[in-house]
Amino acid sequence: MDTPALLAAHGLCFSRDDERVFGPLDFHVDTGEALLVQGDNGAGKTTLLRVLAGLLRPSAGRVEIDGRAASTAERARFVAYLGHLPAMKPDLDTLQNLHFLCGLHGRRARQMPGNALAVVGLAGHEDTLVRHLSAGQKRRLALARMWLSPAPLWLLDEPYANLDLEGINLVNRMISAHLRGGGAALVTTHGAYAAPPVRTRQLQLALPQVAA
Ligand SMILES: Nc1ncnc2c1ncn2[C@@H]1O[C@H](COP(=O)(O)OP(=O)(O)OP(=O)(O)O)[C@@H](O)[C@H]1O
Repeated sequence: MDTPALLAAHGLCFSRDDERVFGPLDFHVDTGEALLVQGDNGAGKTTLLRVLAGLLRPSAGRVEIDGRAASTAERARFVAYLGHLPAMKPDLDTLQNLHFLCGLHGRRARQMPGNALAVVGLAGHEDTLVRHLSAGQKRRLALARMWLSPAPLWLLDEPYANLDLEGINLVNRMISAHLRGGGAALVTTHGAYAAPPVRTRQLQLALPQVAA
């Protein structure tokens, strides 16, 4: 029997005030794969990731994890979400933020906040308040949080935003390592960015047609 996909969406739609944002979409992603979600500004990439993270309720369709429907709580344990905003407490330092988030969501075996900061190039910034970090450093801190997460599915919304070339390579190395460790990732891009050098599927979202 075929192994079920790590994550599968069937007929997934999202509408706001009866206006379709995306869908119906059918796609899946397996262990060791990345799904690149591409589309123009406003095509619904962030909305799709928020639906998959359980932050928004789909208008129709279903999401399965390992071949079965999952509750919102199960979904929350299964995914780690990197959004546009850093989701960190600005008046705590970087290390305090990571310890707090590990307490909330758990932690990957053998990974500690201090070494996650080193992985993302923030060694020496352990005592820096988040509000004093640059945009790229905040992004790196958010990536450290992903690195520590025990969740197998990463939902990465524009992970390359605000990063220098070394940061872009860092994202690709992190995604590759996560996939080699048995994880999977959904990555939104506008199509112009570097894509991770891993086994990749593509999902193209289109803007809704406007009646003439
Ligand atoms: N909170 C909201 N309330 C109302 N409309 C929203 C909200 N968030 C997004 N939208 C609308 O939903 C549509 C899809 O937005 P979304 O952010 O998912 O697009 P995107 O593909 O991620 O865009 P971008 O590439 O610019 O980040 C857009 O038309 C946007 O205006």
